[in-house]
Amino acid sequence: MAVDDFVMTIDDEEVVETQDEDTAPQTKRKRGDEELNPAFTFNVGSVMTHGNSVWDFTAAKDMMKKSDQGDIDEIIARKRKARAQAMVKKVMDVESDGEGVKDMDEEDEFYSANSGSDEGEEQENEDEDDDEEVIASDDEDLAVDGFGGGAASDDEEPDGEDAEEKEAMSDSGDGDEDEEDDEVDGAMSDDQSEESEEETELEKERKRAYFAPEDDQPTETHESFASMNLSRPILKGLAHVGFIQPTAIQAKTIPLALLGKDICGGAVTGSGKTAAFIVPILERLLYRPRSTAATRVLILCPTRELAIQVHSVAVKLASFTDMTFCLCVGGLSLKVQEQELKQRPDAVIATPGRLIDHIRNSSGFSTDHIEILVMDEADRMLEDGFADELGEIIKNTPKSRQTMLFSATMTDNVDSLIRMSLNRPVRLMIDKVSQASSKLVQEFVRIRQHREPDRPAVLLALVTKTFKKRTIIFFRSKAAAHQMKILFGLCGLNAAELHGNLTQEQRLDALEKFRDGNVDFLLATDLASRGLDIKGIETVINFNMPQQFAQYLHRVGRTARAGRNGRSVTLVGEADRKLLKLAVKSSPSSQIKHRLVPADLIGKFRAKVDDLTEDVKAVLQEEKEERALRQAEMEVKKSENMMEHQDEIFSRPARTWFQSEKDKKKAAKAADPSKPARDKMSGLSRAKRRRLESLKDIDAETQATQSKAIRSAKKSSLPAKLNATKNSDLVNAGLKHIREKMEKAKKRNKFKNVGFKMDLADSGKSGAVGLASKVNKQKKVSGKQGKQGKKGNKVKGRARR
Ligand SMILES: Nc1ncnc2c1ncn2[C@@H]1O[C@H](COP(=O)(O)OP(=O)(O)OP(=O)(O)O)[C@@H](O)[C@H]1O
Repeated sequence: MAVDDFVMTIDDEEVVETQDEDTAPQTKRKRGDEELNPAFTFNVGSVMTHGNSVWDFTAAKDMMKKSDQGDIDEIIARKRKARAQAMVKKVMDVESDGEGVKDMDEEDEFYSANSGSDEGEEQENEDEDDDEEVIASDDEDLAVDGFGGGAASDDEEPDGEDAEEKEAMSDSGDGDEDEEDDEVDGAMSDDQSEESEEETELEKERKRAYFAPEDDQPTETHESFASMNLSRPILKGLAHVGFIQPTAIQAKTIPLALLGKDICGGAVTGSGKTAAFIVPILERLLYRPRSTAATRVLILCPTRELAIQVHSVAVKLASFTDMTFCLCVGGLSLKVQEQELKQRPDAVIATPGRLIDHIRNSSGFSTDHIEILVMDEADRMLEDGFADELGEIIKNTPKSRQTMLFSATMTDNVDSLIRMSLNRPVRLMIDKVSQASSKLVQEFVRIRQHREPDRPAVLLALVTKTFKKRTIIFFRSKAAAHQMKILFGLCGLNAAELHGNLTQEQRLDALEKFRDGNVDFLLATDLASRGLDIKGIETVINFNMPQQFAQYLHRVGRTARAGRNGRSVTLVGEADRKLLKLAVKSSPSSQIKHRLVPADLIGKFRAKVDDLTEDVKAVLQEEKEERALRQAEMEVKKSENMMEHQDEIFSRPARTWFQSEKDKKKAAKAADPSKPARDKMSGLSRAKRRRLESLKDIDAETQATQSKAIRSAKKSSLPAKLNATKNSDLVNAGLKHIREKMEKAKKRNKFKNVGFKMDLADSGKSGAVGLASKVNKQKKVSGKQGKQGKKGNKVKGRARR
């Protein structure tokens, strides 16, 4: 492979030295302080003395159910151990044969280099020297290759080459998440293509008519919060979190928001938009009538983690007031949220799906008294995935409310905004739309078409040699992030993963580990791309270029926040050139760099990746089997619970659900307009309808998880596969355990009152299937016995979707 296959770095040596230096982190922190942009208005010093973060997970943890989700790190550790043992054995065999010793030594070196041993350190230092050499010879390569920043000229760029579909975002369980499909293709968003075109006169005219005139905005400038006429408790709250001077967006937003104006606010990532809307909200709430408790403020965020962060910031800023807040996000206890909502907290911070659930199903909660509605990351919320949910929420809030929208990539497209029914909003665009932080250095690594399979090797080279800590790495899919987590683990790299295939507990745990420096890398999907404020992230790596430029800006905006320095490294394929061009155009050339990963280094890591491929597969398989067992066990528990408490469960009013996008599409497809749909439940009593509806939900969920478990159990018991014996033993042991539990339950006569349909699985087959048939038989028996509900039982679980 030629060196120019991976083009790199016109890094000035100082920067690379900083990145590679393992020496005293204190020195580095000090240097970071000195490098703060003098033009930036933050009082960074005071923020830094405040501690690790303005926000934490306290509220979310209080609402979290603990569950056993298995531990991928344990499986990886087992695999590493097995590998190390196999290697030792091989070395011993080879030594006794007296051949091939050289190769084994090399392999040993790699594993020790990544496990932090003394030899490893030596190895790392050697490799740093390699890097320096590459940098010195780099400029020449760039000139030859002509790739990247300045070189990606229009001439080279066949237009329309990258026409792909808009990024597909799928709903998670609660329909409130910024989740991504496992396979997504993407293209430039409409907004991006518009960017290059001149705004038409008509559009300008529409904007003039839609937004409040610019001269309506106060001209007064505020150097400090103290000059903003804020009340004492609010000023104390600001001082408490170390905010003394307002940032530009805060200085502009707060006075206008206090006047009750609708606002569309945009400012670069990390510029303090959260406090820009929270401070005026708190100030206004201080003067709320105390005689009647009501929820007056609603803040919507596209992801759970972001809502948790905003909630935490609000609580901290309101430390010296009596205001109450409720966090309503998916993945956390509905019951706790219901209880809190009953108390009518002053402000609710929510993800849309969970909020709609509460509007529909939580008695005593309503949005009738909402006076202020805020949408954080508003451009994301206005996208298709959230549009209907938003419509539903807006329909449920009073028209007289004040509405504020914020994002680093805030749209001022009138058509998008119209559905928010804003009242002559003020447009506050602090920075040029679609630009990255001025403290961010953006690097690009070229991946040629035929080198696409080398992406993992390039990434391993980057994180092993240069970006060794405080690095967040973005992937397009959950599966890719997860596989890389395994590969990192097998290489001894300390990483946590964050994506929608994890439980909420696992997601927060990953964030916490990364925030506290217990892991060096966070492997994430776009779930983590917007809004998250984790102090001290040094580098953002894009394993793939995201599909939209806005998404790119949000991802790289996780670093270089609040006036600090940061670096992004993006692996750019041939299809990503358009976005690369946008990135280059939108930032000064001093912020754009090329990074070369030397071909021999990539070769070395490619060999490692190839070598570990089978192990990655084996870990995935083992994980799948363990999950299947856990699910089967969970289903049994759930069924026991349902049987024990059925009367009480069915006496409750059924929850109603807001259709997800997927449901809607399905329904539209299935609907035949010439034939009115037959209502299977017509003519039934209300109680019967409810009961049937609940059963439908339970059946669908039970069958889905159970058939997954069965498929997996069946697969594992197939003979003649690698690890077959061990894995099927594992599954059988698990199933035996479940069977024993079922037997015990039978003995306790728990199935006596089964009076509803609860198919665990098809009957007459082995493993989990046999278990299912036992349950079915039992059901028939108990059906004959008739219905003798146990009344007054304490309910442990509820039928929820
Ligand atoms: N007035 C201030 N003085 C000092 N630090 C501040 C001030 N306002 C905000 N910060 C800090 O700046 C950082 C970024 O703030 P915030 O998360 O609100 O940015 P943002 O503009 O919402 O970013 P994003 O677009 O990524 O969501 C936070 O760590 C916050 O604590």
